[in-house]
Amino acid sequence: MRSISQLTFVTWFSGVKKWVLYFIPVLLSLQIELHVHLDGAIRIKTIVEVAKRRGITLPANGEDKMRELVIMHEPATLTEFLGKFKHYMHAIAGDREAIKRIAYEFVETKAEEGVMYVEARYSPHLLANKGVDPLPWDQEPYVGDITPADVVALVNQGFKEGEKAFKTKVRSILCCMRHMPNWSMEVVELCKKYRQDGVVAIDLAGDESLSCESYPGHKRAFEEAVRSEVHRTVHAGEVGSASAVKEAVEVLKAERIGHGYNTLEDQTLYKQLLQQNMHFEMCPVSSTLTGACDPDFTKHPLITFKKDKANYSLNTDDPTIFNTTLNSDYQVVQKYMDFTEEEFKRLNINAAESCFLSAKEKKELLEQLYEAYGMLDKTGF
Ligand SMILES: O=c1[nH]cnc2c1ncn2[C@H]1C[C@H](O)[C@@H](CO)O1
Repeated sequence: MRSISQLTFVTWFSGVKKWVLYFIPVLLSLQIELHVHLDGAIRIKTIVEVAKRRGITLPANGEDKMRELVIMHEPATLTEFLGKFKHYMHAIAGDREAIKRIAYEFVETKAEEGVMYVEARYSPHLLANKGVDPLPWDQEPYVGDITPADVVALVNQGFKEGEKAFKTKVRSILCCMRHMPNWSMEVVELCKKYRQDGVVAIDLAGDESLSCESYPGHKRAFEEAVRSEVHRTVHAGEVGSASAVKEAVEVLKAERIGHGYNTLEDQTLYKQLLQQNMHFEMCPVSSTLTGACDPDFTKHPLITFKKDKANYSLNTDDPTIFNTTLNSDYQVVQKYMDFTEEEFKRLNINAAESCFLSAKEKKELLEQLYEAYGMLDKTGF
């Protein structure tokens, strides 16, 4: 069992930016992670190596300079954050070897972090170079041969091999993108096609200022997901208002909410979701760097969710861009929000209860967790 972990990152505390070197005991050696973007978790080393092999120019030379460009150092906006992907996605998209490699390495990284089960999400369209309109990342038209379906098959292969090698269980969630409603029907069809091959749910990601009332493509895709019993999670209430959360629950029939911090703006909705035991995928470090939440962690909405014993998980979101590991997020909440070992156990049990595995696999996962946490009495929470 890992007991001490070293972490260096920047905190913004009471408006003061400080480099802090932490040596904090990590309270749990086995965690569940439900909200992490595969394309936000690519190793910079891999980006640089793949670009070199493919003869693709990156906006900065070498690993150090790329790291400097891609990593967010200051709280900004969601839009600025989403712009970071433009620095490197063109190097990975449309390359079979690279797509499989990022999936395989992702599992290795999560295993090193002590994650026992992870649901990784990505947009198949943003990694393809054929059969996507418009082609992402200014890729050359007519030369590609990797469709969104090929992307899913490649990621599945990488995950399967990674799972075998590193023993961390991994499943995928396929993302619709807010600004691309014409992709969404294909996303749900891919969820159906690959449901026996590791794909467990559909998501809606991207810029939340674009409501799905004005983009009916998403609504149609999520209706099909309900009809076909594809699980659903939606990014909502991250930088958008509580009404985005309401829309996610009522219109898109989301079973989990990605982020959801601004749910607290609407106390009636919040209480209703508490009562329904809605799961919130919380990403503490991400929420300050994207400008979703106040950078002072002692004012974070998560504190209210914790006080109310809500159903939530802790997640990294985009560890490459935030320069974090899952332990970073655990350490932040431990240091600034008084999280205890008991709360870490409770939230991980909730994460396992709310994951999108089949009932049988979920039961096995829960049993493993109870055993790992030494919880003989399973009714304690
Ligand atoms: O935190 C986020 N909010 C909204 N969209 C996000 C976030 N992190 C990543 N994304 C987007 C950018 C990725 O390319 C896409 C699919 O993983 O999802």
